[in-house]
Amino acid sequence: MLAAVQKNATRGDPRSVVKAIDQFCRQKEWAMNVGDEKGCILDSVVTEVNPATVLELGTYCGYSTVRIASLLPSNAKLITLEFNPDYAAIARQVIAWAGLEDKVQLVEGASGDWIPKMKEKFGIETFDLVFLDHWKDRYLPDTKLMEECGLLRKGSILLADNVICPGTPDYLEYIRNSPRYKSQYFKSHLEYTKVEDGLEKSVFLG
Ligand SMILES: C[C@H](C[C@H]1O[C@@H](n2cnc3c(N)ncnc32)[C@H](O)[C@@H]1O)NC(=O)c1cc(-c2ccc(F)cc2)cc(O)c1O
Ligand SMILES: [Mg+2]
Repeated sequence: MLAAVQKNATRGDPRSVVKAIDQFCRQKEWAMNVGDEKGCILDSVVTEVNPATVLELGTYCGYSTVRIASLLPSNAKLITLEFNPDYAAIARQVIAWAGLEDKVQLVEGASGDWIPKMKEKFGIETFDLVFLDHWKDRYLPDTKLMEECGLLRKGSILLADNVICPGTPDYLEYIRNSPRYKSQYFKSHLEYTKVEDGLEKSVFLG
């Protein structure tokens, strides 16, 4: 995938990096990026929220990191957590090829360990937008952890990938029934396939 980016994408041009990865995943080898179809929904939410602070859980190879960072205002900050060092190493190079290193802080480690340290380590008060795309059984515990750490403010947006496939039933049950959130489901398909999947967008009501 990285070779395809370096061969087919223009340095400093995030859209060409996104296009090169999508082309590779459609023509050569499936990979678990959010993909082009759900990626458009992600883009519209990022544009609507226009966040100053973003947290991404599960960087993988940096595809959604590049999509998000390319839409952020100049002073905005995106912190992305990835605990697999091999994926993190690839993601760093993908983000660099897109020329987005200044907007992105890739942190290697587990979300459960790093969420409690966001304030002290990165001077983050609250996140305007959180993109959940890591282990599907971590969405709920990490959301509760973010609440407990005071990282969500009235109006913070949670956007969760894969709520249908592979599925995050406990997260959906919680977030759709909690009086502290207002949720909306965006029906789509699993990246590069015809299988149903979707994104769940939830506003924290405080
Ligand atoms: C979980 C992965 C994404 C990445 O998340 C990192 N990660 C994990 N837990 C943590 C943590 N606690 N902290 C930090 N990073 C963390 C990991 O190392 C992966 O690189 N994503 C998926 O598994 C995923 C899978 C599918 C999928 C769908 C149908 C199939 F038949 C097969 C696979 C689709 C998707 O769209 C995904 O997103
Ligand atoms: Mg995903």
